[in-house]
Amino acid sequence: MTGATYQPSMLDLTAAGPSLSPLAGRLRRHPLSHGAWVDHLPGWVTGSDEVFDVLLRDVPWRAERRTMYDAEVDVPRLLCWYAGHRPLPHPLLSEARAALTRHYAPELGEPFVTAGMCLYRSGRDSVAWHGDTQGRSAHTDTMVAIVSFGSPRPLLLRPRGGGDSLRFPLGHGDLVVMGGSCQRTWEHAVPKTSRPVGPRVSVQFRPAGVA
Ligand SMILES: O=C(O)CCC(=O)C(=O)O
Ligand SMILES: [Fe+2]
Repeated sequence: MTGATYQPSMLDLTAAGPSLSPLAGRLRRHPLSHGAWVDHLPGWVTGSDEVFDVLLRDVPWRAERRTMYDAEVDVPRLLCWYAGHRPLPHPLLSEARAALTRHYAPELGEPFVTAGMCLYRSGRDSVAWHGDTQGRSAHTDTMVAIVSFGSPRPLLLRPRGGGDSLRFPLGHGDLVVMGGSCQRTWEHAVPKTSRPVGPRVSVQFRPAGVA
């Protein structure tokens, strides 16, 4: 190959890989009560198949057990936590984190740092009603940005004091951002379903000290 000049081929052009669309002007904000809000952008990532395949294959997914009233039970999803210094499994995810940090900088005032990942293997996997209230999110406004890959599942939100729940469909390549007081004044869940659904991976970006 010495002396050969590099010529892009058709193959290179079609193998451009996954990409992100712009955020500005395309995110739709849903103001909720008590200073909470949700931003939603379906189809943020294009070419998500490749990212999804890499996530399924390369993330060291772990089953966890949790104590619930005296009994040890399986957490109904697989998990993996990426601290800020740990390389993410696909470069698109690093791009996504940087794009979110740039877009939200004026409002958030700090970068998105960690990436929590969940694998819902089927409709039997779920996350129960909760707020991400470990750390600073227990008492201050913050943001949690979720990028979803694979089979669509709905993210439900309801106010802590009681009230109707909202439903955001999260499909392949979609973005949802929970902001303001959302983690402490509202709860969110991904319910089980008896419908036949394939696997879904959720990637949650959070600022340092928020979980
Ligand atoms: O599946 C999701 O996108 C939500 C996950 C979630 O709420 C969490 O891990 O705190
Ligand atoms: Fe959560």
